[in-house]
Amino acid sequence: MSRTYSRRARLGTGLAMGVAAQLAAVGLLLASAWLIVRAAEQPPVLYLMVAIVSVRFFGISRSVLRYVERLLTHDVALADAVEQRVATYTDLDRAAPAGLGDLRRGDLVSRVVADVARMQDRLLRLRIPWWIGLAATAVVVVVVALIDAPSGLVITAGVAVAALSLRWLVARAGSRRSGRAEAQGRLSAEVAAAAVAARELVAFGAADEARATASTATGDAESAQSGGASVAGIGSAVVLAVAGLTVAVLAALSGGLDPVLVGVVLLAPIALVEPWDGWSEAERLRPEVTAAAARLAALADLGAPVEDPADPRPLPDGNDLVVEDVRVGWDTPVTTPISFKVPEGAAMAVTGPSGVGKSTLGYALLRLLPTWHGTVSLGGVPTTELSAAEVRRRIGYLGQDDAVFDTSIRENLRIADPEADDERLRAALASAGLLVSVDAMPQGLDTPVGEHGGRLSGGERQRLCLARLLLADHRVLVLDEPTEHLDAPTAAALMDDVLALAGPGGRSLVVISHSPAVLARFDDVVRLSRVDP
Ligand SMILES: Nc1ncnc2c1ncn2[C@@H]1O[C@H](COP(=O)(O)OP(=O)(O)OP(=O)(O)O)[C@@H](O)[C@H]1O
Repeated sequence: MSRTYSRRARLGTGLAMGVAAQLAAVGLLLASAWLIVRAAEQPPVLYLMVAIVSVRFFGISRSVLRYVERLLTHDVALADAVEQRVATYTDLDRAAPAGLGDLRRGDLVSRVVADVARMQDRLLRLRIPWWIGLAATAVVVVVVALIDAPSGLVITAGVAVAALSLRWLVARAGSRRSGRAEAQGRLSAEVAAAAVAARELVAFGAADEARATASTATGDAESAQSGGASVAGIGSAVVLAVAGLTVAVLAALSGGLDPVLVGVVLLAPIALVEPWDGWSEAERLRPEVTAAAARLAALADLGAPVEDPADPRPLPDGNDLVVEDVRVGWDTPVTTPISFKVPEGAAMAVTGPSGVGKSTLGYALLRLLPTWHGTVSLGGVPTTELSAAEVRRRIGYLGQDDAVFDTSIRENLRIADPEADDERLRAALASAGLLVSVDAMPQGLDTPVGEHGGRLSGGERQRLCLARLLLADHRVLVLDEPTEHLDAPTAAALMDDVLALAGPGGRSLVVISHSPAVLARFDDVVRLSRVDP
């Protein structure tokens, strides 16, 4: 409540300061005009003192007021951006990994970075210029109307024409040339894809094609950018044309006015060019801000692949995993019904032909994906009655290609438990069979692992991911092809360490594999078979 109030208070004060700054700018111009015209009549200098002081006052106060306005409104906009960014991450967190659908990595980065930044413009460069401009313009119109009512009417007409033509003309021209965000997103996606696959593209001689695609995307982004510049040009032309026309009409009607006031009245539309420029810029940005809002809303609409029950039951004490008649798949069920039991501390293997749905079953056990049929229970409670996040506290997953971050071994491990001290990290590394290698590295736990763990061997990378999994203290581990890409002796050594994790008081293991050497280590092997087409 108090945060909302303070946001409103800061925004309100910022707007008031902005209006005052705009009026100071108008006052500066009009007082200068009055001073110049009156000085031409060579009155005693004392007559001019008020105007001279006013010019100084408006000149200084304008800068101070504008500074305070920027400080307050940017503060509010930055706080909004933080909230927006958190909301965007929450949307992604809810939908990932099963629900991100066709979104590409680069496009996603562009949404999270550029679109969220664009949303700050909605307040700072779209709404605030309109609000401040309207308030300042209204004051100028009233002042001019008090000096001379017909001139007030002419300026009112000028303001209406400027506002309406900017709102429709510039916004329309802008939306025809919009698509900058999409073009930028496509460019980011192409560059990210090319950077990730650079080695393969070069090896298969496809680099030229990738370069051509990136260059087309660059061209699209550039033409979207220059489209934006031409819209800005249209806006400036509209503002100058309307201001000039208003001055011309006022000049034609100013015959009966005191010559000193003529200068003031004629300069009033010129003083309004600054707020109108703000409106023009706002309308140029409107399509981009609207597009960014729509792209972020699309993330919010992704929805969770697995809904939590309205009133989740508490996690049971037991860890027996029971799978009964379960069918899994992404768009349709791909497996025949599967049933198996993994009592606490037991180890079993799951196998089957490629594409049969082994990894998909792993996702379903962790409630990352829903099942199509049957029940998965943990400690006697169906996992559909538990919160998915709680299920994932108890059941952990080691994938075929888990993310290894470009930082030290210590920081890679601490993702699982930011509080873990070196003793716990070393214990996890020992259980995963990596401690001896880490101790042999000159920097030990501080050794940088490189991008995607590129400075580690395949076996070390897999053991690092296993150590991270052990640190999270799950009671059931689903290991998806843990020995993939490893040579036979390394694979056998890793399996020794993996199997040592099970047993009374230990963790339960579900090892997904199609390797005969791995399967030979298990008494209990479940074979998945594909559903008949
Ligand atoms: N993200 C996804 N979106 C849609 N369908 C998917 C997705 N990932 C996998 N599939 C499909 O689900 C089916 C099962 O895939 P899954 O990866 O579970 O097979 P798998 O048995 O683990 O194969 P492998 O042994 O080759 O890893 C396949 O037909 C695959 O095309």
